[in-house]
Amino acid sequence: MRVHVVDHPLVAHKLTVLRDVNTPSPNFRQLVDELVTLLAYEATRDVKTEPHEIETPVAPTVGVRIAEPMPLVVPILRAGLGMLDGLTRLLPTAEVGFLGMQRDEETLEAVTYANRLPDDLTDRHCFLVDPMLATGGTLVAAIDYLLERGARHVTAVCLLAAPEGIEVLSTAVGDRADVELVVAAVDEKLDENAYIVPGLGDAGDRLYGIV
Ligand SMILES: O=P(O)(O)OC[C@H]1O[C@H](OP(=O)(O)OP(=O)(O)O)[C@H](O)[C@@H]1O
Ligand SMILES: O=c1cc[nH]c(=O)[nH]1
Ligand SMILES: [Mg+2]
Repeated sequence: MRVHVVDHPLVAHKLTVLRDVNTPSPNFRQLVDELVTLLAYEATRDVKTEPHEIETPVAPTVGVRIAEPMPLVVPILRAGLGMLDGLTRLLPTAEVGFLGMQRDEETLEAVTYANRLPDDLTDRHCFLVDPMLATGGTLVAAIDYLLERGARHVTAVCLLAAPEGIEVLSTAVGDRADVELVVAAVDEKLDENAYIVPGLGDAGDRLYGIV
């Protein structure tokens, strides 16, 4: 698995404001959206393109366009929903699938409560979006759903990752597929409740409130 930590002053600045416990929900949502747009630029570097003939007002020329089949973007609800618009803004022709997954607070296992994915993902470049990669359980299960349907090229876009989760994900993926993790920062560790340290707290709660 390839890991790409996006090293950019705007990303670092926005991430610091995002982490701040005093940043209220509306600003948090706005910052997540801005950060995803910055990460999306890096995450879409290896999107497949094909030659495309056009005529400018001056002359015919051959440019490029994103090749079929269109990429699929999959936010992992709830928190991943806050990252969807930022990615589709750069990839407006992408299709969107949905996974609803929640980490059981006791067992830390990912429980799936919604799954709307196309049946056949052969040759589709899939983008999974979820702000937090903690133990890795959620992302491993999400990638398994994609690989079961034939996907072999997956880019996971996260804001923060714990080293423990990256290790788990990398081992789980092995050489089954070409998987890249694009992340704004890799933090220190997980705490005793499997929260990322220093992290930003519960991303879903900070985006949408405590439910
Ligand atoms: O790597 P893991 O240990 O599996 O944890 C990461 C998951 O936890 C959070 O979701 P959560 O379960 O809190 O659901 P929510 O988005 O509804 O808040 C986060 O958005 C990831 O999906
Ligand atoms: O730190 C963490 C870990 C899992 N989920 C979150 O939202 N935050
Ligand atoms: Mg949550």
